[in-house]
Amino acid sequence: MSALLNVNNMTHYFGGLRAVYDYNLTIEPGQITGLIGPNGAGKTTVFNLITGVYTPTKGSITLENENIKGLETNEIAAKGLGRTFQNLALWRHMSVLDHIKMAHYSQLSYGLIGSFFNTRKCRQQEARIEENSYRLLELFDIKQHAHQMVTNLPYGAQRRVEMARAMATNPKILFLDEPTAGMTPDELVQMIKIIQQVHRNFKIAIFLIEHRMKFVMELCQHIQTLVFGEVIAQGPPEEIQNNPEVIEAYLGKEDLT
Ligand SMILES: Nc1ncnc2c1ncn2[C@@H]1O[C@H](COP(=O)(O)OP(=O)(O)OP(=O)(O)O)[C@@H](O)[C@H]1O
Repeated sequence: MSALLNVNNMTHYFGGLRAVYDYNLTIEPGQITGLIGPNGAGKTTVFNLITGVYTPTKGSITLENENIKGLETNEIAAKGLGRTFQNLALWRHMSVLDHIKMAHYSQLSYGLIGSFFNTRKCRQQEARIEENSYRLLELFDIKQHAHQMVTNLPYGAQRRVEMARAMATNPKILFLDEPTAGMTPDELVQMIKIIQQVHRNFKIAIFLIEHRMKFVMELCQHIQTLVFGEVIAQGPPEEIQNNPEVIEAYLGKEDLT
């Protein structure tokens, strides 16, 4: 089985600041990988470099053996990389259902003329989008909010809208930047269940940044620890949890159990 995502020797400088250094990552299809590390370690920068927000100073990035370094974010998304953001990136005045439907439109094939003449193909695709959108709303437990503006939803539900929208683009790999940020303990437990279900249903690979250790340890098969832009440890959860360097990096900040 060849790797889905490969990052080799990726380094990035912001002016004189070395944010990421000699970073390597391999994600197999269907694998859940976690990226942990103290504040300012470079985790979001790693996401931004792979998803095309920034182009790395050095290194290579391939998705299914195809180069994606230097491509625009939308081109990388179209190749099958979906993502959510640390600070929610939702449209304030759009309903939950419309968020999910809009994401589907990036994959439509009937074009403007087809939609103007309301062709049969166009109607069929619209019906499929509607059906698929409701299926996602159900999976992410936001169907009851379908016609509400996203800003009227509790924070945890807004995070689920963002994730459902990312899944509507039918990605091969999903990047989640702190999916439980700002969530209550109950919402956290619900989010673990939803991600497990999404992973089971879609057999999708997931790469996530997370501060809450319970979440990372329970979900991930492989974990990388980043400190000052460098990976100091990686391996399965039980190994990472007992790694003295990881414990030291988190000392006094997190309970690793
Ligand atoms: N656009 C930018 N320009 C300059 N410096 C940046 C930029 N983005 C991030 N940095 C710096 O790069 C370093 C890594 O930041 P990054 O946000 O990737 O860390 P992080 O591990 O995601 O932190 P947190 O857990 O707090 O979100 C920090 O020193 C940050 O100040």
